[in-house]
Amino acid sequence: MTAAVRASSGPPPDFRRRGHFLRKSQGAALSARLAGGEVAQPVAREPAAAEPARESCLEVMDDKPGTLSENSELLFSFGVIADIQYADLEDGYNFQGNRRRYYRHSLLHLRGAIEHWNTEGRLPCCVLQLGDIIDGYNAQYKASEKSLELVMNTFQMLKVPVHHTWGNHEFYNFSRNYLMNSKLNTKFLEDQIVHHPETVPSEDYYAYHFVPFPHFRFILLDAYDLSVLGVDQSSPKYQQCLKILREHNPNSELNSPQGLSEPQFVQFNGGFSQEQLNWLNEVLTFSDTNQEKVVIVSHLPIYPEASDSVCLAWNYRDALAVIWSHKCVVCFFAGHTHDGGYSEDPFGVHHINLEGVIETAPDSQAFGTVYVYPDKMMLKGRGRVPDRIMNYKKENASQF
Ligand SMILES: Nc1ncnc2c1ncn2[C@@H]1O[C@H](COP(=O)(O)OP(=O)(O)O)[C@@H](O)[C@H]1O
Repeated sequence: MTAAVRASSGPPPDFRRRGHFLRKSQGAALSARLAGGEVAQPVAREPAAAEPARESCLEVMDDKPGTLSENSELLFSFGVIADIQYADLEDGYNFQGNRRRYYRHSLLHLRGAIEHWNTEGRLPCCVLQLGDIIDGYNAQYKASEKSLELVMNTFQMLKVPVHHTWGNHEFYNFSRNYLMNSKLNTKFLEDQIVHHPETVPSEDYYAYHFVPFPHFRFILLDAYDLSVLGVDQSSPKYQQCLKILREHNPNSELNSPQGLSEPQFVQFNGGFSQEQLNWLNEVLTFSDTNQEKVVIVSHLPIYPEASDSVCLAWNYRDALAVIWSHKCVVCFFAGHTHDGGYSEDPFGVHHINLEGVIETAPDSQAFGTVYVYPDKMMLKGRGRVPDRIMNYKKENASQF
């Protein structure tokens, strides 16, 4: 990687110039507050709602999304699923020992989800797989390739494309180089914006964007772009990332957040390079200009109100600063937490952490379909995934 590797608290140097919401001084003030660990409040404009409705779960969403929004036409839909973590193992527990993990049953959960999507009245345009597709235990049992093949064969039954995000368990099983050449690399599904070379992602990280429906752009981010996982330990990048991690985490066990003021600085997390954030900023600038709605996907969450702080991306504030300087982002989907979470941030971006398949009992389910309307997106959750309504920012609701 040639670009500077850092995990600072500040936004990228050039994004505010293109910003729609933050004047430079306001952006600096916001960044300074965030650096102190404070969750940002609206700076340059009114929040989307006076009191953002946290946990605005809708228990009453019915099974026929076409009837949900009578005045509004369903444009398209997409599926979401997270943390399958398949392994051919007996049930186990998470590190704390308080959440059961159903390693074998996770494959049956995936099959159930695929059967559901395949039989929806109107097929979703695609499925977003939010990372951790097989569990790290596979590496210990030398079963990584076999387990991946089994899960990928299951995904073959899906009638629509699947976009794969990479999480920490991908890197417990495989090197980044291996992943780049594997079926988990779905970058071939990317969209290229002609005449805007700055929106072409670098090969140094695994990120891309695509347009499944006119005026809706989806962006997959690489939350392990800065990481000690999956990187050759003799490389300069590994040394740089280890330095960042050690600067924030003095524990001898780097997976332990014990005593940390910024508990996200653990080995099982990672972050976004400045290079990737600059690229994200360019794509969002294009989307703003062209009045697109944007959905962002990453294995790691970036909004503290929607997530356990131990699960956040190292430099989540940098990613938030970029996103908040644009008007186009509707929602940010992440996995990793397994417990799930939701919050609408003060800039009207909906942060959804999807419940993990791996910690879902056999008699339940964990996936969802998002129905996209001209004025909102509606997540219809299955099993332990709650329904959510994600209204677009008011000043940005458009006609399609
Ligand atoms: N508090 C902790 N202290 C030390 N190691 C931990 C802690 N939490 C997790 N780990 C280790 O970090 C790795 C990732 O944790 P895991 O729970 O498997 O992640 P995930 O939630 O992505 O499945 C495992 O090797 C686990 O043992």
